[in-house]
Amino acid sequence: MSAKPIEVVAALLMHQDQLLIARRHPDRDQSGWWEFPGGKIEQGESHQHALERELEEELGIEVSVQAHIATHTHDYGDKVVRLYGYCCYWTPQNITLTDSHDAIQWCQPEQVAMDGLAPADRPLLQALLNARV
Ligand SMILES: Nc1nc2c([nH]c(=O)n2[C@H]2C[C@H](O)[C@@H](COP(=O)(O)OP(=O)(O)OP(=O)(O)O)O2)c(=O)[nH]1
Repeated sequence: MSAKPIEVVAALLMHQDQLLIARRHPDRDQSGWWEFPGGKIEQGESHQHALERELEEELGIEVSVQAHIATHTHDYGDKVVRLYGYCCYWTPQNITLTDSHDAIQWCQPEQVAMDGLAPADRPLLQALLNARV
């Protein structure tokens, strides 16, 4: 692993035992993968603030950032991503898709298809599943 990792926060947003996943928009890097909504941490920004900002920008929702679930560093070959996953809650609100995602889905965590998830996200889902047993 040579390149400096891109620091990214991701929300494992739970509601009534369902987990939100979102599909990366066709116009973005890594399009078509399902992921946890979030994005790059800006210089000097806290993880909590970055997550709150990204979820507002990408989906138009306010979330409450809770426990850190796991951090995983993944080498995609052309870039290295360090993904910090946090459990988040919300009170249900309208989700507005922007140019970040073209679909969302609520699923039982056990039923999320690992091979459709962005590779960096799979250990985060596994950590969530382990924390629930
Ligand atoms: N948001 C997000 N990005 C992820 C996940 N898993 C994963 O490998 N990534 C990668 C994709 C991108 O290379 C990078 C995050 O970029 P991004 O495009 O979502 O972040 P951003 O919205 O702040 O950036 P930008 O569009 O302004 O460039 O991390 C994930 O679960 N959520």
